Amino acid sequence: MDVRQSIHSDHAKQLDTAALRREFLIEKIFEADTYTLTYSHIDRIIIGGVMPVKSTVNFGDELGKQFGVSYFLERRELGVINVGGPGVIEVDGKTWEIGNQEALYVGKGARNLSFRSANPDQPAKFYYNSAPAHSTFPDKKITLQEASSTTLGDAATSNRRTINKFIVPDVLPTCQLTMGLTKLEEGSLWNTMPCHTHERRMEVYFYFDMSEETAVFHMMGKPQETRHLLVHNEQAVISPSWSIHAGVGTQRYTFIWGMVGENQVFDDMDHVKISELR
Ligand SMILES: O=C[C@H](O)[C@@H](O)CC(=O)C(=O)O
Ligand SMILES: [Zn+2]
Repeated sequence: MDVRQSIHSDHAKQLDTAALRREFLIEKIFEADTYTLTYSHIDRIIIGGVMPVKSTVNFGDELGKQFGVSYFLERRELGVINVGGPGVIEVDGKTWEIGNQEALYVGKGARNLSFRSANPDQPAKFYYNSAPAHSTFPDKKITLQEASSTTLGDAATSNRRTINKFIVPDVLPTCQLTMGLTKLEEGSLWNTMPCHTHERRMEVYFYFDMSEETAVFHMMGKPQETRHLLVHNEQAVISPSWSIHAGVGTQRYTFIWGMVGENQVFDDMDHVKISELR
């Protein structure tokens, strides 16, 4: 498992490119027939991907042992969004068919999870976030139609996009995890600009739906001390509460955001004026 410590903004601002990438970027989310897992000490979020191709991938008791409990979701909740071909997630014997751009929430207490693809030529790519949880809420599949969606931004500012909120209080109850998928329109390149921070929660962005020769310049850092990370297809960035999180692509792209913290109010953001960024 890849462990990322919490980091103070005074330390982060001194880092060079390689060190910034080591702290904040997750370069490989999907590996065939296995899961990847990054454990961040920031709000104890877990970030990873499951890509079953020829075989089934399991979250069994051995995974739980790595966290000092009997099984992974003993004291955690899980959110999954499939960005690949159609797949199946089995949760304690119950089968959930999860297609492209569909999500599954799994509540605390689920013991055996397995992931498989419907077709090895078109493997499912299950991106997931997990957060500590202290009560159990029902498992639920969320389709794109069931997500709460808003289209905003303008072609003139290259930021026309649709925010699809899959795992938010309007759609289903969770302990702290929220997740959604933001899709940029053709010709739109900017996400989350004007940008914001949120003192009361952290956030992870997972960028995908990009071709090989494109990149997103992801903006991070305190609003008056910005840095950037060069992000390529299917990579994720960890944002501490003190950091802005916005990006501009060399071409349109899609990304999944996931948030963990004490507050699930989506609009609880500390907005930053573009004129005040440094
Ligand atoms: O706190 C909320 C998150 O940063 C994202 O939902 C923002 C986003 O998807 C966008 O503006 O495109
Ligand atoms: Zn945010």
